[in-house]
Amino acid sequence: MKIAIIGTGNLGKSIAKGLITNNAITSLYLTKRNIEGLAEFEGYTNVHLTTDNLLAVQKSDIIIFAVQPAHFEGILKMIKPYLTEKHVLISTITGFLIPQIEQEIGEDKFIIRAMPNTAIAVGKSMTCLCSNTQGEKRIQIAEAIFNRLGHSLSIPESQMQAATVVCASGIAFWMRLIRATTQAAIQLGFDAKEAQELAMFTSEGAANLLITNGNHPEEEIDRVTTPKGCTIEGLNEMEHKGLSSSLIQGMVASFNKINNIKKEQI
Ligand SMILES: NC(=O)C1=CN([C@@H]2O[C@H](COP(=O)(O)OP(=O)(O)OC[C@H]3O[C@@H](n4cnc5c(N)ncnc54)[C@H](O)[C@@H]3O)[C@@H](O)[C@H]2O)C=CC1
Ligand SMILES: O=C(O)[C@@H]1CCC=N1
Repeated sequence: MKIAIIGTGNLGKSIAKGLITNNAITSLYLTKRNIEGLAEFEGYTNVHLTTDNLLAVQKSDIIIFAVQPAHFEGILKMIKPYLTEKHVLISTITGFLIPQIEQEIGEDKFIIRAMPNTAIAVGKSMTCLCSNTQGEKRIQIAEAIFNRLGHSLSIPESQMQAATVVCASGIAFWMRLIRATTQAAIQLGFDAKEAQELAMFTSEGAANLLITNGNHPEEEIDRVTTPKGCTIEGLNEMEHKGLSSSLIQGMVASFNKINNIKKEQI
């Protein structure tokens, strides 16, 4: 696959690492306004670093956009004359809707929105996908890319904002939970390195139980909570302090913020 990433910042670099590590490219063009920040990608024969978005578009079939929302419209206007029927366009831009993209470059283009997360760098992204009518004809290309780098789910565009919070921002939310459990483990007597090891692998085990068994979390919780035991004591104290409620309220606040992102950045 000949892929370009337009805007190789935090997410773009994560996608590039995933693509390179998983041998998912024939050629990869990475663009950034200042390519000094891309030194880690030097030395790969099939990876090209450039400030020239037009070159990257012309040399590639699949164009992944990973710029901040305020920069996207200008880039679409600039590349429009260079788009051909070969191009599949994949936008990871938060809050930028397919009709807005179509308005800039036309409804006849293959347009897909993808919402991956930074775990794509290690082949573990939960990525949600949707497309315009034309893009449905190429959605299997996006599924092939993102399934190789984790797990994908096709959803209606109306759910993309929620997917951004749950999956993309979700990495940050889970990191906080892992950090908090690490802090607790230190307080309970482990050194910092061991504490993080315990927190990381326990959270991985919890997720894998659900992925493998397909159970509801409460079923797995029931297996852990010995009557009158220490687990239920801890769980109930967490709920008295509002654990579930604060997570839900935080995610709803994150969801509401997306509506204002584009307006605020202009
Ligand atoms: N960071 C994340 O975990 C996720 C981000 N997103 C979305 O991905 C997009 C990028 O987010 P981040 O990577 O966090 O931002 P970032 O600021 O780290 O990366 C954006 C990159 O685009 C480059 N850029 C700006 N204008 C450019 C231009 N004209 N040509 C080429 N490159 C240009 C910047 O130099 C920067 O390196 C945003 O729209 C965000 O909503 C979506 C899912 C997850
Ligand atoms: O924080 C943000 O706005 C972007 C979108 C989801 C993850 N990072």
